[in-house]
Amino acid sequence: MTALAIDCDGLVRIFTAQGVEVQALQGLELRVQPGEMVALVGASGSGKSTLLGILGGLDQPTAGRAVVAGHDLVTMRGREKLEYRRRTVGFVWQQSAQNLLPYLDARENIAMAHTVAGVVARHRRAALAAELLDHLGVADVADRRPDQLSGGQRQRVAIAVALANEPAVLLADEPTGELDEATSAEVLAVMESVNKQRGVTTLIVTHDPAVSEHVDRTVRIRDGRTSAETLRTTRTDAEGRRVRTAEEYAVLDRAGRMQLPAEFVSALSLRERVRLSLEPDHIMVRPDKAAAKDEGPEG
Ligand SMILES: Nc1ncnc2c1ncn2[C@@H]1O[C@H](COP(=O)(O)OP(=O)(O)OP(=O)(O)O)[C@@H](O)[C@H]1O
Repeated sequence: MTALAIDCDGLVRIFTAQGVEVQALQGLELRVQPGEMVALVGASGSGKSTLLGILGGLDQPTAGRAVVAGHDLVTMRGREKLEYRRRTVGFVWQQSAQNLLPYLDARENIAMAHTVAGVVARHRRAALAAELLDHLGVADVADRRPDQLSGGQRQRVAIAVALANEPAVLLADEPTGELDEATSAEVLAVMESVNKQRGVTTLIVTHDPAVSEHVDRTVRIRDGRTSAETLRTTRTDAEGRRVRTAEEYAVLDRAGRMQLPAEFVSALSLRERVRLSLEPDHIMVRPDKAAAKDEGPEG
């Protein structure tokens, strides 16, 4: 069995601000296979950026397990963390100003990433930069500075810079957040192509519904926990058309806990406790009779 690219188990991150504790992650589970491309979605404040910060080695979890490409992020400190950020992960942020140095052109931005990290052998750097710019479709604007590029081109260059050190994992926080619909679709398509051809494991935090066309798995976070997943498969029908099928799953943690979808809970007015029964091939979840009676017309 191959080791997972990302393995989070019972991940907890508590922030304390002015004496108040905020549980941003409350026992999050996430397992991503090497080479997979996964979208991470969830309401504002559900913990997505907190998770990316931990996976990127920018923040430290409070408890639990987080292992990325064999590196344990819970125990990792100082020098090792710096090396991890340089070698193992690449980051693409929503704001292009965070991704690129404004006074360098696209090619020089990649060269700078090479120089700072010192990961790729000198003799390979120029060829790798040219290959990345070509793969990302921005070879023709390699000598332009960020302010001379369109928003879509800037994000393509940002992806090339994030890949400069050939990371095992690419983390992207709302990479299409500032782009129009058509440009977003192009950037997501190029990310899919990079993922497939270069085999880099990719995790994208996004609110962009178009991402579903480009990933086979979407993980939903609710209140600091992974609550549901959508798995998609693609097949070709009898007329040769591409047909995408999506199936929804609830996430079960190692202790057997799961979150019921909010709409299921409200549809049957479930609260406090439910009745479970094991059937030969499924589990039945029913409202608590006593609670239902309390709410009935006779009270
Ligand atoms: N440095 C911090 N100090 C205190 N609380 C924080 C800090 N960072 C995040 N939080 C809190 O943790 C929770 C999760 O925040 P996070 O930014 O991870 O959510 P998110 O899902 O990325 O939201 P959005 O989609 O709006 O970016 C929120 O309640 C947020 O206010």
